[in-house]
Amino acid sequence: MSRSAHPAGPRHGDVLPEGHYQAPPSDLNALDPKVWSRTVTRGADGAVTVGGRDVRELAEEFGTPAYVMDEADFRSRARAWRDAFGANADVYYAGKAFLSKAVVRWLHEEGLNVDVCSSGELHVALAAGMPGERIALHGNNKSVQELEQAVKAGVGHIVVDSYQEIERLAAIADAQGVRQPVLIRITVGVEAHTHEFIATAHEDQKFGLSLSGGAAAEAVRRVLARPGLELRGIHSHIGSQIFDTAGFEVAARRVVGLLAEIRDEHGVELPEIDLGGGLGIAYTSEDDPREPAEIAVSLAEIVRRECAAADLTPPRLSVEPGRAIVGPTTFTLYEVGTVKVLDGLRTYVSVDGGMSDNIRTALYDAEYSVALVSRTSDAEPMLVRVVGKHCESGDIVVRDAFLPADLAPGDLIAVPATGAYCRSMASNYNHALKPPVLAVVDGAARVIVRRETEEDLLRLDIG
Ligand SMILES: Cc1ncc(COP(=O)(O)O)c(C=O)c1O
Ligand SMILES: N[C@@H](CCCC[NH3+])C(=O)O
Repeated sequence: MSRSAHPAGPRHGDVLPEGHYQAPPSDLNALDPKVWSRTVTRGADGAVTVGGRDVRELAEEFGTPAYVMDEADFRSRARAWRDAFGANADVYYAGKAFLSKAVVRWLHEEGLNVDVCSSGELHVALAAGMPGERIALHGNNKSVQELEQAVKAGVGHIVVDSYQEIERLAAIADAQGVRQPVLIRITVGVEAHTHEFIATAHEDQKFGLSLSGGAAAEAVRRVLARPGLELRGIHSHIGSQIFDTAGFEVAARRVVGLLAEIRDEHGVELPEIDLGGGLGIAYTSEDDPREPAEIAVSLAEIVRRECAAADLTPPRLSVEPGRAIVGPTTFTLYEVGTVKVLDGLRTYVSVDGGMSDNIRTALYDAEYSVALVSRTSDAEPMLVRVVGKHCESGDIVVRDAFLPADLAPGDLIAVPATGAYCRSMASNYNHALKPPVLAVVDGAARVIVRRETEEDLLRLDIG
């Protein structure tokens, strides 16, 4: 993930610590709207409010750490995606980014569908009332049981990912006496410009069937040969946290190319293509994400052009944004516990959470921003590393950031853009209790996922 080297600015100690960081912001109290959700602002006394609620009250009432989600922001981003793609497309929110019953209800109300990749996610989507036909199931190794549940729930489509799965799913559809709509996930051979662990369209990886190697065309033959499967279209997902639209464009072109080959070989025009998710968001002021409307226009145009060139009727388009909808809606609220100054080395700010509520920094070297939110400060900026409370020196939340030099235990700080892949990838390392998710809107806050308790831990430990 991008890093800018900019060795400048005040710090504790005489020697500049190793690392890469941005210059200190001109105003440490400012909240960059690129990285904070839309209703976040500072109140008259300097404390941050979200959805009309003061973070100090939220901390008092619900405790810290907590994921604080701006419901109006979530709904407006969901609507922006739906409106950008319009009536000729479907937007499937990628549930892996963050899924809860409240979120599924909001998506339902805003006219979006849901993509799930496990029976757990399927269960939550159904429990929240999402109709089966508005759910898509993904995964490179879905179990027989997961496939059976999905077919039984009448999911709109299942994205098949291997020859073996085609056989398994066909047998299940036959046994249940249904014809299951499927898409085939292909790898289009795009090297997406993102972290290696979250790029998914190059050849050497576990997802999909290779377009260039012929596995995709063979999967098409096998699906068409199974009467229990209805081949609806082709799926491609090139990776995640991508800013450059070129990869999506190449993918669109290659997917349409395959549709033309299928028409030529089998005489069928498939009615759908799904170009996956992956649009990047701003984690720091340096990031410059694309708007959904921009993506929608360019994808629709490429599909239209390529289809015209191949004499195909343009298929219905689907996309699967996760991070771009939920990521910016949420910040994690922490209380500062310890400020440790290692003279000449670095200043560590320890908070009451850490890698158990945000593994992305440790896993992907992800960058985040941070701000003092319980008050403003006129103190000098100090370069810090925000760390958690876990028994692990890699337990880093924000690698390099500036906070005011008068930061003290008891202050509240918040890390924005933690709505995606933080709660959903949270762990119980050191028997940490996973934080709650609070939804705040119009001056009201409510818990949509409660904090874990020690009883929750003991309930699983049967002695
Ligand atoms: C198949 C598929 N669709 C959609 C997504 C959502 O990606 P993102 O949250 O980056 O939009 C993912 C995750 O990368 C995925 O694997
Ligand atoms: N979990 C990853 C993205 C992977 C998305 C699913 N294929 C992240 O936090 O960025």
